[in-house]
Amino acid sequence: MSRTRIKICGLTREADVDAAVEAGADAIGLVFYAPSPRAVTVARAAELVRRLPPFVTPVGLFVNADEATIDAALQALPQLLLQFHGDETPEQCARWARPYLRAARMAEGFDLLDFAHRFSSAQAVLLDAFVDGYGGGGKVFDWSLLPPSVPSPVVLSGGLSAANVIDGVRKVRPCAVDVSSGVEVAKGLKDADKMRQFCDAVREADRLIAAPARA
Ligand SMILES: O=C(O)c1ccccc1NCC(=O)[C@H](O)[C@H](O)COP(=O)(O)O
Repeated sequence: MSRTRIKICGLTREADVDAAVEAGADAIGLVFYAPSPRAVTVARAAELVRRLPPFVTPVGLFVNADEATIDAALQALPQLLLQFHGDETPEQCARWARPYLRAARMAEGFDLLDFAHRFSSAQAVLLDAFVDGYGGGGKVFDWSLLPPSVPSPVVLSGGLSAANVIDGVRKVRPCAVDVSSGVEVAKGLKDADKMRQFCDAVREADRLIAAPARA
């Protein structure tokens, strides 16, 4: 089985980008949503992305953005993987004809199977907790709400930290995990130790899955 990929979202500082890469992140998320305390401009995002070595993916997060906003981000940063975190339709997400992640806001009664079918063109469905303000709320959703299988790769997010990510990876078996609040000292300001502990915990989860305890 392949390792669980790691995305660290909501970076705003060069030092945090360097520390995320050093910790072992596979992707960093840049929030292009002005109301967020983690929002960055396209120019700022370009400065941060310049720090990335090859094979670490920058992800651009949008919430109900207009086409011009996404066009501007892609013009400056054509390597962005898109993440749609609002109320975007499948047609809107597919408009750029490029890989994208689609966030599902998990709550009781939410039909994830229907959602995954509607967004079958997504590279993965990102499972986040339903919060006011669309995301990045540091809230864990009830993982038992998940159906036994989902017809798309899933990224687990919502209130993850080094303390709960091993459990989350073992229970949900996502292709990747995504964290923001759980590795912060304040919104938008990451902590190098927390990022390292988080990545180490994901590696530990992978080891435990690969070598289950003998019965
Ligand atoms: O980070 C934000 O402020 C934000 C605003 C609006 C939509 C999404 C947002 N963030 C999403 C993420 O950071 C992650 O994809 C995910 O939700 C994990 O967040 P957290 O629960 O804080 O770990």
